[in-house]
Amino acid sequence: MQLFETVREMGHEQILYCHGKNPDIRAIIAIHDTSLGPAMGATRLYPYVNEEAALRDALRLSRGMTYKAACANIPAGGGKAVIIANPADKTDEMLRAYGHFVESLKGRFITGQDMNITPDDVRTIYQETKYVVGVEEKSGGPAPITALGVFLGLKAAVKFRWQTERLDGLKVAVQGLGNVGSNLCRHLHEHGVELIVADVSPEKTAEIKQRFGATVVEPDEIYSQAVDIFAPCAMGGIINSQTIPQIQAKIIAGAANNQLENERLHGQRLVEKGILYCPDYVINAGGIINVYNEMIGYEEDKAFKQVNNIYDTLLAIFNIAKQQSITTNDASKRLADERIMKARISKKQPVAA
Ligand SMILES: NC(=O)C1=CN([C@@H]2O[C@H](COP(=O)(O)OP(=O)(O)OC[C@H]3O[C@@H](n4cnc5c(N)ncnc54)[C@H](O)[C@@H]3O)[C@@H](O)[C@H]2O)C=CC1
Ligand SMILES: O=C(O)CCC(=O)C(=O)O
Repeated sequence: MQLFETVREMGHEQILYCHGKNPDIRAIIAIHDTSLGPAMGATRLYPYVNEEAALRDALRLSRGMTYKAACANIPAGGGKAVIIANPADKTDEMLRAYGHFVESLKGRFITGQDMNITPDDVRTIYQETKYVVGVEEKSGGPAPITALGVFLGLKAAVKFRWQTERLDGLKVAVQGLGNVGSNLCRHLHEHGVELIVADVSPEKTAEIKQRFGATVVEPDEIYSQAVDIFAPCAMGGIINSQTIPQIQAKIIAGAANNQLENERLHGQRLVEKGILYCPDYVINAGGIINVYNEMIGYEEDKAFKQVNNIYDTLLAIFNIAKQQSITTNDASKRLADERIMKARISKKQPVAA
C-alpha cells in the first residue's frame, strides 16, 4: 500500500503507529477528519492476518466515524484505533501502554470500546488517559443504545419498504451475537420477530437459542437464509461479490461497521438486486451519540431523543436515494459531506482538506 497516496485519497489527517517492546504492543490510531470536532472512535483489538489488514481496517473505520458523526449531527470528527493482538494475549499492561499513546494526543482522539475490548478494559485504559468514553460510572458501554438505534433503523427500513410499523411475523437473520447483536435480538424477539442466528461462539448461539427461541445456523449459512431482513452485527466487508448472490433478504439493517466490501460496486449491486441497504454509519450511530453525550455531561433523555432521530434520518436518506436514483450509501455520504463542508467554511478551513 502506498501510504501517503492512500491517506490523501481517503482524506486522513494523521496516522499514529504505537509500538512498545515491554509490554509488547502494536496499535494504529487513525484520525480521519476533525472539521466537526475532536476525532471520536472506539478501539478494536483483533488478531489481524497482517499489518496491512490492520491499517486498512483502521483507515476505513475512522473514515466511517467521520460520516457517522456528521449524519448524526454530532460535533465530533472521525477516528478509530486498532490493537493488533490475539484476545487471549491481552494484558492490563498492554492496555495501559495503549492508554499512554491516547493521552499523548491530548484530546485530539477520544476512544471507547469496540470488538474484543470489554468495559473492564476501558476502565484499565482510563487509568492512563481521561480521553476515554463509555466508562461504566458515566454512561456505561454503548452497545445497548447502539442496538436500540439499529432496531429503530430497521423499523424505518420496514416502513419504507413495506409501509408498515409492525414487525411481528417477520424473519430476521442476525450475524454476530456479541454486545450489540444480542441486544438487537432481544428487541426483535419482544416485537414478535422470528430469529435465525449465527456466531462463531457456540456459547453465544446456545444462549440466544435458549432466551429467544432462535434457530441457529452455521456462520457461513447465515447469508442464504430465507428471511426478510439480514442484520450483520460482527465484522465488516461481509457484503461482497461472494455473499450478495446468496442473500435472499430484502433489507440489510445491522450494526457492523464497513459492511460493504466495496462501497460503490456492492452498494450498486444491492440496488440491482432490489435490496434496501441501511448505511452502517447511519444505523449504528447510537454508540457515538451516547458517548458524545457522556463527554458533554450525560443526560439520558437527551441521548435517547437523539438516538430516536436515526429513524427519521434513515427515512430521509431512503427518499433522497429514491428521488435521485443513487444508492443509499451515496445519499448518506452526500449528507455527511454537506455538513463537513459547512463546518470547514465557517472555520475558514480549506473545503477540500
Ligand atoms: N459496540 C458498539 O456500541 C458499536 C459496535 N459497532 C460495530 O458492531 C459490530 C459488533 O460490535 P459488538 O457487538 O460491540 O462486538 P462484539 O465483539 O461484542 O461481538 C461480535 C460478535 O461477532 C461474532 N463473530 C465474529 N466473527 C463472526 C463470524 N464470522 N460469523 C458470525 N459471528 C462472528 C463474535 O463471536 C462476537 O460474538 C462491530 O462491527 C462493531 O464495530 C458499531 C457501532 C457501535
Ligand atoms: O464508542 C465510541 O467511542 C464511539 C462509537 C464507535 O466507535 C462506533 O460507532 O464504531
